[in-house]
Amino acid sequence: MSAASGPVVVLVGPPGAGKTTVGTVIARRLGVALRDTDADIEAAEGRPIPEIFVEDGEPRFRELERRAVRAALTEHDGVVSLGGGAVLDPGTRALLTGLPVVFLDVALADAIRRVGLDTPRPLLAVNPRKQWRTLMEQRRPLYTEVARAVVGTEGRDPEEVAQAVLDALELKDA
Ligand SMILES: Nc1ncnc2c1ncn2[C@@H]1O[C@H](COP(=O)(O)OP(=O)(O)O)[C@@H](O)[C@H]1O
Ligand SMILES: O=C(O)C1=C[C@@H](OP(=O)(O)O)[C@@H](O)[C@H](O)C1
Ligand SMILES: [Mg+2]
Repeated sequence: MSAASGPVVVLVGPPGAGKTTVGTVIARRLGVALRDTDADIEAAEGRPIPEIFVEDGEPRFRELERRAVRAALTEHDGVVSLGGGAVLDPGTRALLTGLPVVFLDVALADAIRRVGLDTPRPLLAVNPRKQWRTLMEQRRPLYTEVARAVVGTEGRDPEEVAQAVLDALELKDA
């Protein structure tokens, strides 16, 4: 069997940007599989992310995440959606060098509206607006640093965002 040639699309961005949702759409359109590192961590640990945060703390989650991201980026030829905090790790950022990384951008109001509809994110459990703003202040430069392209998600549904990502990377549907 030949070695993996690397992911065709890697999505980064804050919680609520749509990485998991848009990654699913892009994978379907390209006829490849999606690896979502949060799902990989939950499968490996046999428990949901909020439980990992509560039982073991964020540093342990980041350690599991570092491993999951490294595995996904080195083993997987399809689409990879990262967790919002994955770029905090310098080793992960180094691994992203030269890969087709797209930063899905979103404004505060939309992100909060979207995550309110979704599964719990421990970092946004208390005062989500303030927390989201703080984490975005810290991370925006990191998302920008690792990304080959930035795609805005405001006023676009997931299909439209997926199309914008494909256009930005000059990829065509399968
Ligand atoms: N472009 C979009 N427009 C409207 N809702 C969206 C969009 N992208 C994602 N969502 C919704 O927002 C929520 C969070 O999306 P998700 O893909 O989990 O984001 P992320 O993985 O970046 O945190 C989900 O309920 C999803 O259906
Ligand atoms: O921003 C973060 O630090 C996190 C984002 C989450 O993933 P999404 O960005 O897919 O919501 C998940 O990895 C965990 O709750 C921590
Ligand atoms: Mg996600």
